Amino acid sequence: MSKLSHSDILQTINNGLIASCQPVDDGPLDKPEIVAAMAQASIIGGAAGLRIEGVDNLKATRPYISAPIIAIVKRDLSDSPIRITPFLEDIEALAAAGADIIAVDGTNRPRPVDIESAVKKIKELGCLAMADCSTLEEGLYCQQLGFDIIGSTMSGYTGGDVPAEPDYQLVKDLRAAGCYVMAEGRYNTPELAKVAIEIGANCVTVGSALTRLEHMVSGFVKAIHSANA
Ligand SMILES: CC(=O)N[C@H](C=O)[C@@H](O)[C@H](O)[C@H](O)COP(=O)(O)O
Repeated sequence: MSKLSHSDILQTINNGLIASCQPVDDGPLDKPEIVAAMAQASIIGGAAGLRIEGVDNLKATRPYISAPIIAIVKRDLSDSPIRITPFLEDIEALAAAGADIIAVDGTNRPRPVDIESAVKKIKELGCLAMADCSTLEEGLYCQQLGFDIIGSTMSGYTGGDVPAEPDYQLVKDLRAAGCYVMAEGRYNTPELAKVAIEIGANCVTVGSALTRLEHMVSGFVKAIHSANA
C-alpha cells in the first residue's frame, strides 16, 4: 500500500503520465498477472501512476507498485448507462484492495447510486476521489462536491460518434475554473499527451495506446493495407 499523504499523491502525479492498464475485455491479455506486469513495465518506463480496473487486477498489481493507483470497477448495467464504479460496494472493495484514488463516473446521467454518496464513501475510506466527467458543468458540480481530481474521461462517450481528437477545450475550461485536471480520453500519442500538459492539465492518462495491443496492431495493419488500396 502506498504510504503517501493525499497532498503527496497529487504532487507525485502532477505533470505526470498515468498509464491506464486496461487490456481489451476478455482478450488474451485480460489476466490479473498480465495487468500487474503491464503496471510494472509502465512504472519502469516512467509513469507517475496507474489506472487499474477491477478488484482482482488491483489485488494482483498493488504488491508490486508503490506509485499512486487510480482504481475503478467497470460494470455494464441493464438499467443505467453508468459504467465506472457505479456502486458503493465497488468503492469499498477498491479501498480494501489498496486504491489510493477511486474514480467514479461523474456524468449527469441516471445512476444507481447518487454521486454525493459516492464521494462521501470514498472520503470516509481515506482515498482521494476522481470524477470522470464529460462536460464543464459536470466537472464543476463534482469539484463543488469535493472531488479531488476532475477528469475529461467521459467526453465523447455519452452519445453520438466518438470524436477523433481529445477534448482540449474541456481540459482548458476545467483548469481555468481551478480544478485539478486529469486529461483523459484519446491521448493516443506522446505529442497529444504533451499538448494536454501544455494547455493546463495537471496530468494525463493514456490507456489504449499503451495497453490495448489489439487496437494498436489493427491501427498499423489498417494503415499498411490502405497503402495499396
Ligand atoms: C470512456 C471510458 O470508459 N474510458 C475508460 C476509463 O477507464 C477507458 O476505457 C479508457 O481506456 C481510459 O479512459 C483512457 O483513455 P484512452 O484509452 O483513450 O487513452
